[in-house]
Amino acid sequence: LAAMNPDICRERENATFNTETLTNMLDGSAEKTRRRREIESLVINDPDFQHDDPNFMSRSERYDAAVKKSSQMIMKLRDYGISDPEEIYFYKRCVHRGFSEPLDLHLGMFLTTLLNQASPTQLDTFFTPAWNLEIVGTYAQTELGHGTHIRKLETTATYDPSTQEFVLNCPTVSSIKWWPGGLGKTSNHAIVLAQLYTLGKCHGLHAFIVPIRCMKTHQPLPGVTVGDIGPKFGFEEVDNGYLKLENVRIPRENMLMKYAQVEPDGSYLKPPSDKLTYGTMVFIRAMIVGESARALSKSCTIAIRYSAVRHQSELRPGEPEPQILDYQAQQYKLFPLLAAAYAFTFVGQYMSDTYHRITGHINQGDFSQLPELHALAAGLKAFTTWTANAGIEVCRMACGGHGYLCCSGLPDIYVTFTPTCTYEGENTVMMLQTARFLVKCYRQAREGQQLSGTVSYLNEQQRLQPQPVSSRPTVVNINDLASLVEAYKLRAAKLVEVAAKSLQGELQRSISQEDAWNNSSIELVRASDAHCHYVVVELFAAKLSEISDTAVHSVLNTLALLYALHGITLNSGDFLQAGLLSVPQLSQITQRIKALLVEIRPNAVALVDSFDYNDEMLNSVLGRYDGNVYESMFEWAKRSPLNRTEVHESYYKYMKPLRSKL
Ligand SMILES: CCCCCCCCCCCCCCCCCCCCCCCCCC(=O)SCCNC(=O)CCNC(=O)[C@H](O)C(C)(C)COP(=O)(O)OP(=O)(O)OC[C@H]1O[C@@H](n2cnc3c(N)ncnc32)[C@H](O)[C@@H]1OP(=O)(O)O
Ligand SMILES: Cc1cc2nc3c(=O)[nH]c(=O)nc-3n(C[C@H](O)[C@H](O)[C@H](O)COP(=O)(O)OP(=O)(O)OC[C@H]3O[C@@H](n4cnc5c(N)ncnc54)[C@H](O)[C@@H]3O)c2cc1C
Repeated sequence: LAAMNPDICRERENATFNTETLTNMLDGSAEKTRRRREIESLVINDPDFQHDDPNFMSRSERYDAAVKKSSQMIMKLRDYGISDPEEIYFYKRCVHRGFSEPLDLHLGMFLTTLLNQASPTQLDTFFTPAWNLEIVGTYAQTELGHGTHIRKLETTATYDPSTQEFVLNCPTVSSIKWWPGGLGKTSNHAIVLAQLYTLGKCHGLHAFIVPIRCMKTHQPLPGVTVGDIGPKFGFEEVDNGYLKLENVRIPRENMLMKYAQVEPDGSYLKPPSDKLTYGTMVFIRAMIVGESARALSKSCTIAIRYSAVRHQSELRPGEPEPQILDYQAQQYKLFPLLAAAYAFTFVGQYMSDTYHRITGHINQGDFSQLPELHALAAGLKAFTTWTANAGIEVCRMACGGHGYLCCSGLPDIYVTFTPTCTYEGENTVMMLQTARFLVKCYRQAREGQQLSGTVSYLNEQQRLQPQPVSSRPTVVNINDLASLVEAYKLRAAKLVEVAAKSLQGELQRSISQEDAWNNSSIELVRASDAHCHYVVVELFAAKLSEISDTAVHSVLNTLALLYALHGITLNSGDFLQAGLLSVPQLSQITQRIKALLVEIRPNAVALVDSFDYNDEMLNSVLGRYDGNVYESMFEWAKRSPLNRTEVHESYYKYMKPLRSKL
C-alpha cells in the first residue's frame, strides 16, 4: 500500500474543523452517516459489483453490464430488506457509480407515477408486479416533434365503449415517442402520455399503462415498434428508446384513474386539477436540485484534492514549485463553486422536504400550494443545473490536461449531468414557468393581496418605488450575511417589477398577451434567475442558524459570504442599477472576496473531504483520497485496450505495407 501523499496529509492536519461533524450535518445526523456508509460498504465489498472500467468497453457491453448490475441490485435490495426510497437511492448510486442506468425510469418515474396517479384498485393490480420487476416500465411522454410543449403531443388514446378498451395510435412521424430511458430494450411496459378521446371529444393529456413487450418472450407486442435511439453524448448505459403504437388496445382499467376517470360507457370525469398529470415531473425536478449539489460537490472534490497535490510553475524565485491551490486565480475558480456545492446541498434538502410536505397536502385534497411548488421546483431545477453544469467544466479545466482524461472522472460527470439542463423541462422553459408565477404574484400584491411563502417579499413593493439612487442609503453591508440576503431579495423584487413593467409596456402597444410575453422573455428569465438566487442565498443563511458547532459554523459562514458576494460580482449591473450597491463598494467586494479565499484555503481539502465520497464512488484518479495520482494514472493507462499488444495490428495491416511501397 502506497503511503498517503504528504501534501494532502498536511492539508488535513491544517484544517480548523472536524470533517466528521460536518459530514454528519450534511447527512442529517451521525446515525444517517453511519447507515449511508453501511449501505455503501454493502456494495463496495460485494464481489458481484466489482466491475471492469466502462471506459474500456463498447456501448453494448456497457448496457449489458448495467442490466446485470441492476438485476442483481433488485435481488440484493430484497435480501437486505432495503425498501426506504432514500436508502434504495444510496444503494443504486453506489452500484452504478453515479452513472444513469436502464432502470432509472422504472424506479424514478414509472413507480412514482403509479404511486401518485393510480387508483387504489390499480395500485393493487400493478404495483406489486412492478416492485418485483415482472413489470419493467418507463415514462413515455416526449415525442420526436414535441418535448417541451406537451399539450401538443400527438399520440392518441381513443376509448372504444364496445370493448371497453383504449386504442392507442402514433398517427404521424412526429408523434413517435422518442427519448424515454429504458424504453429501447429493457422495459416491457410504458406509461404513455396521450391525448384522450372519448365519445368524440378530446380531453387532453392523460397517462396510460401500455404493455409493449410480451411478458414471456420479451418480443414486442403486435402494433408496437420499439428500439434504441442510438449513441448519445453520454448515458451509454441507458437504452433511451423510440416507440410507435398502431392500434394497440389496452383495457379501460389501464388509464391511470386516481384523478380523471373514464366510465365504462365512455363518460369522462374531470380531475380536480388538470396539472396533476404533470406531478411526476415536479417530483423529479425537485430531486434534480440535489443532483446538482452532488455533481458539483464531486467535481470540486476532484479538482481541489488534485490542486493540493499538483505542483506547477514558480511563485517566488528560488522556492519549490507551489501547490496549484496556492494560486489566487485557482482559488477564485474553485472556491466559489465549493460554496455553491454547499449551498445547493442545503437547497436540495429544502426542495425535497418541501416536495414531500406539499404532496402530503395534495394527497389530502388541498391543491392550494401546487402552483408555488411547481414554480419553485421548476426554477431551482434550472438555476442549480445551469450553475453546476458550467461548474463541472470549470473544475475539469482547473485540472489542466489530466482533467481531459476519462480517468479523471470529470468527463463522465459532465456528460451524465449535462442533460439535466434539458430533460424534465428545458431550463429556459422552466425559468419562464417560474416567471409566470412571479408576475402573477406581483400583480396580486399590487392589488393588495398578502402573499406568503418564498414570494412574500413582493408584498413590500411600496418600499421599492423608484427614487434617485443618490438620495437612497445604500442597503448592503458587505460583511453582514443578513444584509446580503436583503440585497438579493430587493434585487429579485426589482427584476420581477422590471419584467412585469416590460409586459405592461408591450401590452400598451396593443399587441397580444402572447406576443407581449415573448417580447419580454429576457426580462422574465432574469427575474426568475434573481428570485432563485435569492432563495438559495436565503436558505444558505438560514442553515447557519441551525449549526451549533462553532468551528463548522465559522467555516460555513465564510462559504456563505463568498457565495453571496461572488454572486453579486457576477451580477453587479443589477445591484448597481437597483441602487443597492455603490461603485466604490464593488471594489470593496473584490477585496473582501480575496480575503475570504485566503480564509478558506487551509480548509479547502477538509471541506471536500466532508462530502465523504469514497474512492469507489468518486472513481477518479485525480480525486483519490490518498493523493497518489501519478502512480494510479500510469497503472490505468497501461490497461488501455490499445496496449494489449506491444505492436498494434494496424501496424502490420497499413503502416508496414505502406513502407514497402514508398
Ligand atoms: C412502499 C414502497 C415505497 C416505494 C417507493 C417507490 C418509489 C421509488 C423508489 C425508488 C427511489 C429511487 C429513485 C431512483 C431515481 C432514479 C433517478 C431518476 C432519474 C430520472 C431521469 C429522468 C430522465 C428524464 C425524464 C424526462 O425528461 S420525462 C419528460 C419531461 N418533460 C417535461 O418536463 C416537459 C416540459 N413541459 C412542461 O412541463 C409543460 O409543457 C409546460 C412547459 C409546463 C407548459 O405546460 P402547459 O400545459 O402548456 O401549461 P401552461 O399553459 O404554460 O400553464 C398552465 C398552468 O399550469 C401550471 N403548471 C404547469 N406545469 C405544472 C406542474 N407541473 N404542476 C403544477 N402546475 C403546473 C402553470 O403554472 C400554469 O398555471 P397558471 O399560471 O395558469 O395558474
Ligand atoms: C438524456 C435524456 C433523457 C430523457 N429521458 C426522457 C424520458 O425518460 N421520458 C421522456 O418522456 N422524455 C425524456 N427526455 C426528453 C426531454 O424531456 C426533452 O428533451 C425535454 O423536455 C426538452 O424538450 P425538447 O427536446 O422538445 O426541446 P425543445 O423544446 O425543442 O427546446 C429547444 C430550444 O427551444 C427553446 N424553447 C422551446 N420552447 C420555448 C418557449 N416556450 N419559450 C422559449 N424558448 C423555448 C428551448 O429553450 C431550447 O433552447 C430525455 C432527454 C434526454 C436528453
